[in-house]
Amino acid sequence: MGRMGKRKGKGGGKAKNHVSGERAAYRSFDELRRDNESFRKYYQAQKLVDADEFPAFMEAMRTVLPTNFRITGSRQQAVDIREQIMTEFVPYLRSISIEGVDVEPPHPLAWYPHNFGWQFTIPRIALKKSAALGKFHSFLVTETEVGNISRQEAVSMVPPLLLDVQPQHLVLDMCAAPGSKTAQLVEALHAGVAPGETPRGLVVANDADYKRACMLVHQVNRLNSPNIVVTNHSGERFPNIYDGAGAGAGTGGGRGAAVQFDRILCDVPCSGDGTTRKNVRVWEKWRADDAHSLNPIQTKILQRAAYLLKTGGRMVYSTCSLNPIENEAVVAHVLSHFEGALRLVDVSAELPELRRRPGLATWKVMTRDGELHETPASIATNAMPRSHRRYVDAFFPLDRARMDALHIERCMRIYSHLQNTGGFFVAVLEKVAPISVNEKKKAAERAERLQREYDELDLERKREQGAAAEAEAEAVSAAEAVAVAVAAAEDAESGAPKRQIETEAETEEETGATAASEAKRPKVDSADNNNSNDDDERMAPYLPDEPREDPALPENPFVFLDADAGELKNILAFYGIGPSMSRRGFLSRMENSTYRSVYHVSDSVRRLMELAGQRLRVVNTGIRVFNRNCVKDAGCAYRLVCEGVPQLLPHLAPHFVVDVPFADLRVVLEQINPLLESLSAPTRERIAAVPMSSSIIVRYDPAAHAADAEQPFTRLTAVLALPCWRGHASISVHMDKNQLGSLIHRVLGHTIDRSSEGRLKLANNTRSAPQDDGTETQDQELDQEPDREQMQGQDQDQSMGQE
Ligand SMILES: C[S@@+](CC[C@H](N)C(=O)[O-])C[C@H]1O[C@@H](n2cnc3c(N)ncnc32)[C@H](O)[C@@H]1O
Repeated sequence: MGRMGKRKGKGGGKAKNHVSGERAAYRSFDELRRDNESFRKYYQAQKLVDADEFPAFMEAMRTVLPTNFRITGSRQQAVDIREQIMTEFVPYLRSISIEGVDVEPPHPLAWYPHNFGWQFTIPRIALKKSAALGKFHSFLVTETEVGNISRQEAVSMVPPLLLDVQPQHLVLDMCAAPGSKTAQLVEALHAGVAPGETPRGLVVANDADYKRACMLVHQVNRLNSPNIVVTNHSGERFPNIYDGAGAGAGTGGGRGAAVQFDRILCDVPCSGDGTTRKNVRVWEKWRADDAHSLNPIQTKILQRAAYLLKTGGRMVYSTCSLNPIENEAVVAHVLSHFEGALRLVDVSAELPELRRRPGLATWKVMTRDGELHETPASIATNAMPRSHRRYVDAFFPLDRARMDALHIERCMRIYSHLQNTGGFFVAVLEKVAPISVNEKKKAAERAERLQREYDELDLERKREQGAAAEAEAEAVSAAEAVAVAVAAAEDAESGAPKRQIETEAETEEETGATAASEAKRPKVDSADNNNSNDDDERMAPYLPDEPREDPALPENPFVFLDADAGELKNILAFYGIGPSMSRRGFLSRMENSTYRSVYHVSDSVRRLMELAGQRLRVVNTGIRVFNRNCVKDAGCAYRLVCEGVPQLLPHLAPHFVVDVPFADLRVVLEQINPLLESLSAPTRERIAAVPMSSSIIVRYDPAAHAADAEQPFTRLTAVLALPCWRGHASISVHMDKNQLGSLIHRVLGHTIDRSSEGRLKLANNTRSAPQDDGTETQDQELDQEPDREQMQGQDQDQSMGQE
């Protein structure tokens, strides 16, 4: 769907007629016309491509999009999944044909690093219905569910790749839900650190829509990263967080320098008209002025990002729209607004195999009546609603010299016919100078002066109605624009602007953020209220007109726990977790002074949360590492949680980690609650060292067992670590059934339907109690945390691949 619109119910729902307000009759996707005259007229006029290329451009936008996916997760586990696809599925699919037609197997996207991005053209219906393709289909479904692969449009994978995230970076994803790009950012953060190490940076995944922020929680929890915070703010009002040098740090009162981010992704809400291949209804709904409503918010989000970006930092602005009003117009006006403090980065040498076209320097604006305009002056008053007219100047390009000076061609346009993808726009920006109050003041004065001059000339022109006056007006504003462009170009190119530059902190002092001047500032929404005190906000022309009441978040807030006191002290002592694991990172949502689960975050996340205090609306953070047990005679009141195992593994007392040969791994995977006596003697011995009724980890290291006679089905490189329950006489795996199914398939090469037997057993065991056969199992349902599960939509027990 177009990303601005509301999601329809199943079957597409009934579209409302824009004019009459009546509901249009339902039409299936196949019946929908894949064309729109205004769309064609508009984009033909924009000269996106040469006239003789335009039919191919349009034709590609009408065809069904191939399926794309990305292999996700830790680098080592991703390698194993890639191997499985290459050695099992590609040869198999290459060998079959359906109704006489050869199946085209999936292939890696040429430009995606490490062959982790894939594409295939088998229609979804064939995948579902053909028995021959069923195995591949169920592989895709299961691996998507457990988070080992992520279905993602190919072009949507581009922005995070160009952001160049490093492990030490503070990264902000402004409009993050549903989170496919966030996942890439988090993977990049972790890719640069050694196995078992926690990166120094973090990713803040933000979305203005609370429900969508909850979708994000589900997505990011699959990533097993303690370095993520999910927040719920309007991007344009994302709060300032101060480094807390002043009094009242963490309560919103602390000042000092504002925390700035090294990398920011602005994948903004847009009309989505580059997605016609996937969202057929875009054809019937498309209107040129959709972009007019979106341009202001897109601009505000990018402007706010500019403030939040460190000098020297990089940000990416992207949309899945082709409309220059949502793309180059936003980028050009924001660049111009900040007068050389931002510059477009030349990324022509990055991802060389990705075909793209340069950004547009000129375009026209189409009004609702279908007329195309080259200047705001030619738009009649009644041709555009007042809400759009307020922003009309920002819909048009700056003059040509200015656009060239900004290097607008460095923006990246991706069209469907170039590489069989959707349409996309990406701009990579760098902040080369601080954005100080003084600079903004100057910009505001200049804008005011230009506006005054423009108005005077306009008036004069209207009065004289003569060509001579018009020529003079153009000459004056062009001369002014050239002067501005030259100055900005000099600044940007030198990297050391000639005008005076203050640091943000200096600026604050210089301008004297007095109580009196602060009092005059407009109010902003309550949750972000502290913003109204921010000096770098004072001159910003985009503060919201309407105050917004942010409802309180429905969940209990996170509270950091003292590792040296109370229940947590006992848990850490039981599992032998020492100071090698950051003791400052444990937190929980308190319920009547007790907690059900313990989470763990990186030091970077803890610091950010402490500095932010109540300013940040944190929807979720951390990896769940311990869950309260329901087993009465358990050695510890809390058990290990699957998703937390990678985090805990390096820090657990060694006897909790039982290394097994492949034959024992097979027993644990294939059998439900196998008796200890079915395992090898050395494994039994190791298990005997663990207290009864306790969590343990069963670990299989393929490198350590390379010489074993029995081997996994596919070549494994990642170490597997399975959280298990050590009963009196048996052992059972504690993993979500999809995770387990995926692992069994990868390791053993077949699937096992454990559901009926497993459910029966679980149903008969509300407590961990000896069975008739002497085995025992764990009531998994009681281990779940309702509010969190509800939020995430499914059990969060995670894959156990280790690097
Ligand atoms: C294009 S989608 C983002 C897709 C996402 N980056 C991904 O790759 O999965 C745009 C998102 O922006 C959110 N959004 C809309 N207005 C916003 C605002 N003012 N500030 C922040 N997010 C906003 C929407 O809820 C939506 O989830």
